[in-house]
Amino acid sequence: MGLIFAKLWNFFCNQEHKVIIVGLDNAGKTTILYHFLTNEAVQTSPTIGSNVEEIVVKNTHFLMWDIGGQESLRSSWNTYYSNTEFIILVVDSTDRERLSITKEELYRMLAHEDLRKAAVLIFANKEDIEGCMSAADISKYLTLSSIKDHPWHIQSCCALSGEGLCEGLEWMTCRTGVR
Ligand SMILES: Nc1nc2c(ncn2[C@@H]2O[C@H](COP(=O)(O)OP(=O)(O)OP(=O)(O)O)[C@@H](O)[C@H]2O)c(=O)[nH]1
Ligand SMILES: [Mg+2]
Repeated sequence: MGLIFAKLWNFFCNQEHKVIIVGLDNAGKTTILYHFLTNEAVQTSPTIGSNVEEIVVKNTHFLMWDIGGQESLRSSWNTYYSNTEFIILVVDSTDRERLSITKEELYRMLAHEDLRKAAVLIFANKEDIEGCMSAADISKYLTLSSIKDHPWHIQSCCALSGEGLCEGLEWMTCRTGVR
C-alpha cells in the first residue's frame, strides 16, 4: 500500500518531465531557457553542446535541455531524444531563408522512434522585430495542421521581454495532466 502511495505521489507531484529545446542557431533557445529560469533576458553566446536546467511551474518539474543549433551540432540532437516528453522548437521569425531547414529538422525529429510520444511546442520567437513572419505564417509554412500523430501548439513570443513564454509553458503544463 505504501509503495503504491509513493508511486502515485511521485507520478502526480514530483515527476520530472524531460524537454528538449531545439531549433537552428541564433533562434533564441538559450535566451528562452534562461528567461524561464531568471525571468530576465540574459546575454548569450552560441551553445556548443547543451545547457540543462530544472524549471518548476505550479509543482510541475521540467528538466529542460537546450541543445546547440549550429549545423555541425544538429546530427547529434538525437543523442538527447530518449525519454523526451516535450520538444520545444524555437523558430527565429525573421529567418525566412532558413525556414525550410527548420521544416526538414522538424519532420526528421517527428519520425524518430524515440520521439514517438513527444508533444511539440513551437515558439515563433523574435516577434518584436519589424517585418517578422507571424505565427500563422510559420504554421502554414511548416504545415503544422498535417501533424496528426503528435500534439502540437504554436505560440508567438519575444524571449527578450518574455512575452508569450508563460503561455507556452502553460500549454505544456496542461498537457502533463493528459498524458
Ligand atoms: N530581438 C530579439 N532578439 C532575440 C530574441 N531572442 C533571442 N534574441 C537574440 O538572438 C541571439 C541568439 O540567441 P540565443 O539564445 O543565443 O540563440 P540560440 O538559439 O541559443 O543559438 P545556438 O546556441 O547557437 O543554437 C542573441 O543575440 C539574443 O539576444 C528576441 O525575442 N528578440
Ligand atoms: Mg544556445
